[in-house]
Amino acid sequence: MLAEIPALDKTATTAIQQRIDLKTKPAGALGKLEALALQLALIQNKSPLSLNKPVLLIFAGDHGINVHGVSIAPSAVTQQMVRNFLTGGAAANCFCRSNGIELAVIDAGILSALPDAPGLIQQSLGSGTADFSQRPAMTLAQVDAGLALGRHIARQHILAGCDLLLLGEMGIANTSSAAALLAAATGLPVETCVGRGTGISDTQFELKLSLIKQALERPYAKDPVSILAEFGGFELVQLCGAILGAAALQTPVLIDGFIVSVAALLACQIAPNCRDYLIFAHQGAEAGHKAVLDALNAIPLLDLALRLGEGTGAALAVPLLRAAISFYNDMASFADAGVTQVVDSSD
Ligand SMILES: Cc1cc2ncn([C@H]3O[C@H](COP(=O)(O)O)[C@@H](O)[C@H]3O)c2cc1C
Ligand SMILES: O=C(O)c1cccnc1
Repeated sequence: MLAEIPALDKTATTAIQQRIDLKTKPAGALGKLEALALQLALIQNKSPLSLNKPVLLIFAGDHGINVHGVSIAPSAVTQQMVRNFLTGGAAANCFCRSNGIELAVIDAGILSALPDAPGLIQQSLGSGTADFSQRPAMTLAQVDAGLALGRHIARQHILAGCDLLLLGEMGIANTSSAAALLAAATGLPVETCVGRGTGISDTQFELKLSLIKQALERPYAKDPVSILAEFGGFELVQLCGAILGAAALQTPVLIDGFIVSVAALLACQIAPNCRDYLIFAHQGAEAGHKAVLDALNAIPLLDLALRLGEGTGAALAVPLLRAAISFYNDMASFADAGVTQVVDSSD
């Protein structure tokens, strides 16, 4: 899988930057949209740039650690929300509709399978993970299978025309898993990585913190695949696989909140070349989100104090990608418009 991810060819950087700088505006005046246009132009390597078929994949999985009550919700809510996605009633559905994004939902390993749910993509790795505070969440074979399944579904959508992959997740207690993964993958203090997720009480928060600390104290191998097996989730490994699969096909990936950002961190540890294909939609309110973005050297587009996941932040950022493409393709240059070129005189 690693050998397949090409490094992004950056030889056109100067030419692309010049095209941006010659547009009728002071240099740099479109801020983060300029960096976004540059990244998309490098990835697409064509003119005009296009965004025809953004697709949000929501991976769902359950977490054994929720036997301790580390979320405001019981694990049954994961599958209830899966049905909600399929019938169009969740926040992610609303933002996909308002922004012209296709949505597909994947059972990556929820507690009980939903064979009767039309449209649900069945790629379950099991009935939820084991309780990672006591033992590894899954086997290395499940990690390998999950990476391959995530890669497969991303490839399938990209080969069918998806030109921007948005990633989201649903999994009650998955902020516990993501926090443990972040601490294990970076060595950051657990306190920096653990947050309140769905909005748990002080008592639940203390329990969540102590369970995660306890888990991180047992010996484990520090490579990203072993870390995923120890503390991961079935949706998290498939998210990693999807990122690797999209990067292998040189397709940009729009990363959502804390959980998807942690999957991105692990994917980049597995295959550093995939970093260049990632766009970070937002920085949310979950405590560890800033830490994971910093570890990835990522500058997020939005800051809306979101703490929902599902891909909501990614869906909300799509209009900004369209705007970046639009100015890059269509904005007049100084020469086109007969405007005197302004030169930055700040230094
Ligand atoms: C009704 C409901 C809808 C959601 N949609 C996303 N999440 C979010 O909350 C969960 C993570 O937070 P924690 O670790 O505290 O459980 C994930 O399912 C995430 O997608 C939801 C949570 C709930 C309760
Ligand atoms: O940022 C996220 O992805 C997030 C935060 C809280 C709860 N669920 C998801």
